[in-house]
Amino acid sequence: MKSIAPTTLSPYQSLAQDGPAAIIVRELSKAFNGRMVLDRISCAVPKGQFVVLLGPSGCGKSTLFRCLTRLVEPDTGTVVINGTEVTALKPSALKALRRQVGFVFQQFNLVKRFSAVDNVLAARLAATPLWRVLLRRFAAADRQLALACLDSVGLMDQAYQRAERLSGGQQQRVAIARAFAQQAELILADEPISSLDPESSENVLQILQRAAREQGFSVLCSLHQVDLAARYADRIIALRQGRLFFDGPASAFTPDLREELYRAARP
Ligand SMILES: Nc1ncnc2c1ncn2[C@@H]1O[C@H](COP(=O)(O)OP(=O)(O)OP(=O)(O)O)[C@@H](O)[C@H]1O
Repeated sequence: MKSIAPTTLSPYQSLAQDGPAAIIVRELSKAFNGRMVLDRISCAVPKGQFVVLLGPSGCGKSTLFRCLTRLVEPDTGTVVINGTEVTALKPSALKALRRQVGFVFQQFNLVKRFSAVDNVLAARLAATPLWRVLLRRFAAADRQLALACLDSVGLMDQAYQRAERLSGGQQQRVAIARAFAQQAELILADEPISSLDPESSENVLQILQRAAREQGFSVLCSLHQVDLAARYADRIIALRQGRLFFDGPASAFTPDLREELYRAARP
């Protein structure tokens, strides 16, 4: 597949050779207080790939993430997730779509007093009758699924440990297991390793990479660590000053492009 040079952006052509897309973003723009933060972004995440979103601080990565599921409303442009035009959805349909996306955040967002397995079971809330939730009596199949998801992130032995007693890396793995338990096809991970030590960071990226390569998830993950992105990503999308700078296979993101991406951001 041909990579897309920063000056000749044409993500759709490249995707046409790449199979179906989990996310297609077309001409998406967002301004805050009259200042353009995302400027006509067009990019895509092919199904079953681990795609990393890179770019200097303030380039618009989090805003793009939020626009994908309209946690922030884009001003113009469209987002299509697994064939559904998100930007055209009414509120109830939008809620349903968000339930089909596994979110992984920098801050883990776990209930600290709950065990790891109960945190993973939270992913099943939408599919569980209220009385079962109130009594914390989840169906046996859900409990088995939650344990299997913890097993897949290497945390079976910590299943009944309270979240607050787990290390940061383990907590993030519980959050990923929760996304797996949602049985969503798409995982959006916004800076999932920013508060982790190097070993835990690699561990989390290995799990996300495996989720895409072996378990059929499509993963979009924003990172600050360009070296890790180059090592783990199938594909890289890079933003600079609110514009699309690169969208192509990780192997085509050359040292020169890395240098250029971050050059403008340095004093
Ligand atoms: N709700 C908001 N209101 C006003 N400005 C905002 C808002 N959210 C983000 N911005 C601005 O938009 C720009 C892009 O922010 P964003 O958080 O998307 O960048 P980022 O690439 O994720 O940065 P970082 O890597 O530091 O997290 C920044 O200048 C930020 O101050």
